[in-house]
Amino acid sequence: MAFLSFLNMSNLFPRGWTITGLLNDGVAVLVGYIIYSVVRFFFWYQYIKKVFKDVPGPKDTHWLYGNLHLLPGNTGEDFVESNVKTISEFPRYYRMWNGPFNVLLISVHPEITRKILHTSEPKPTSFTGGYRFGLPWLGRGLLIAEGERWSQSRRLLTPAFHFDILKPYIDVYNDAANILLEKLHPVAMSGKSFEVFQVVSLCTFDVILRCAFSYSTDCQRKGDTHPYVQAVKDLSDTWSYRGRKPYLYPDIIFYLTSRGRRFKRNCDLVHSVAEDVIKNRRASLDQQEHSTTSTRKYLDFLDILLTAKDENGKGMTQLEIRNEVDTFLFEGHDTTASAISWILYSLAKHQDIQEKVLAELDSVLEGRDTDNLQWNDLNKLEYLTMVIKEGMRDHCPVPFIQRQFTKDFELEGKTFPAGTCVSIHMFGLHHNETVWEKPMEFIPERFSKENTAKMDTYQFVPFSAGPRNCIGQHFAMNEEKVILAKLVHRYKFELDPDHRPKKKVATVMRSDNGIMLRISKR
Ligand code: HEM
Repeated sequence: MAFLSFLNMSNLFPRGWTITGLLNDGVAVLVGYIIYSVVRFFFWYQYIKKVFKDVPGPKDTHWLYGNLHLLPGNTGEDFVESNVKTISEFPRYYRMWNGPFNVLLISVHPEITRKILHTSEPKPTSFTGGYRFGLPWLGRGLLIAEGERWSQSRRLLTPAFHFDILKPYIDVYNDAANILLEKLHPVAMSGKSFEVFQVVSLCTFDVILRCAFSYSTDCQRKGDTHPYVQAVKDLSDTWSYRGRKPYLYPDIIFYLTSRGRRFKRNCDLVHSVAEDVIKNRRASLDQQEHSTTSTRKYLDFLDILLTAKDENGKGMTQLEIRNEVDTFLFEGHDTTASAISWILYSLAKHQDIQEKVLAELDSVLEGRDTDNLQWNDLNKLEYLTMVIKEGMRDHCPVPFIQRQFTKDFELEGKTFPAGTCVSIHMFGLHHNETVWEKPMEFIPERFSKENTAKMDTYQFVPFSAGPRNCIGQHFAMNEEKVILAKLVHRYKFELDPDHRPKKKVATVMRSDNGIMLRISKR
């Protein structure tokens, strides 16, 4: 009956039109559209193949995997070695087929990197774009935002990283480092090795929560890890894992896999932490508004987000605020944890360098009854600064970033069409032997004032460069200096002879099997 009454609906159409006729026309339009799309795709693919035909890159291209099958696994020492080998073969830039249709340009030279990072070209978020896989987690926060929205957020948030705001954070860095030192005391007494990345992550998480969000959780004392920190580790690993598995690009497939379902659960968890942080801050802002005895002298990052208004007096939505909080929570703790942990590893490996760091600290702290660092000390720690830079060259905390051209782009006499994606392979650039002498060795002196003055400004870019450089770079450098200084001043770091960390070149540089070190009290 329902079917008949449906057919009777044809009375509703203009005379001469029938349901069957409309269906036929619809099918014809659909078939026409599919044929058009296939033909268009075919010509586009032929064109792209032609454009990239003469671009240097690995010759062995598989019809399905492109060049992905040449990468041994995702991670580990083999992956790093294979990258270094490719760079010695193609020391300026090369192309890489990620699957059958997706091609990437990869820059490993300062001159190419400068051309790309000089622009405000967006980050790729299309179907094959690397940043799409981070969107369910970070949304269009500052890291992935583009166009006017990005410039507006950047303008809004830049004051939160002003020198005057950063200065009092030194007390937070000292305090968080003191808790870490206290936690490590029984480890030092036991003589056993411990996993560094985990405890350092908790310390940097504590720091970012307190500095950017005025949120104290005492998370370091509450345990060896925090569900948030664990979730972030898994989210960022899955982000880069998915980028290397083209069959996981369609959401419908990815979320059917156990890894996809875990990604979703972790997103829910980190979002709930961010919402909790926002709720708490809103409540305390309200309280301060009604209080006449507020002692706060500055607006922190979250205050800026909560009180921001555009020219029409409109504030940010709850989702926009949460995206920024998620972005800063991630960028603000995982990257610094990676830098500090790998630097500790390098110091344990090079005892002579560790001794030099200690000698500098002893001279700066001489005559004091505390090893807390003061703001003015940071500039005096010249050797430690060189060690930090060399550490971020050698174990680049953010190994890759990407951009997508919105217009045709000329590179080394060749024109690449709008839509082309390009990756700045920072790890590769930092180990390019046509740029660095002995790139596989740990030599802090290469960052002496005299040597730095001779460097190309795009040769060393751990914080990226150009308009989309890292907004938190001074915050990060100060935090690294204080935490490393206090750790090295209190404890001697040594390698665990039974453990060799396997580098994992993911969204953030990690170790597949952790970084195990031994410490003893000085
Ligand atoms: C050692 C520590 C750090 C390293 C190596 C690092 C590195 C980077 C890099 C390479 C980028 C460019 C990303 C891209 O182009 O996709 C970036 C962007 C960014 N970083 Fe950092 N970062 C560090 C610490 C921090 C900290 C502590 C914060 C916040 C407190 C932060 C917040 C951000 C944000 C929000 C962006 C996006 C900026 C924009 O696009 O305007 N980072 N960082």
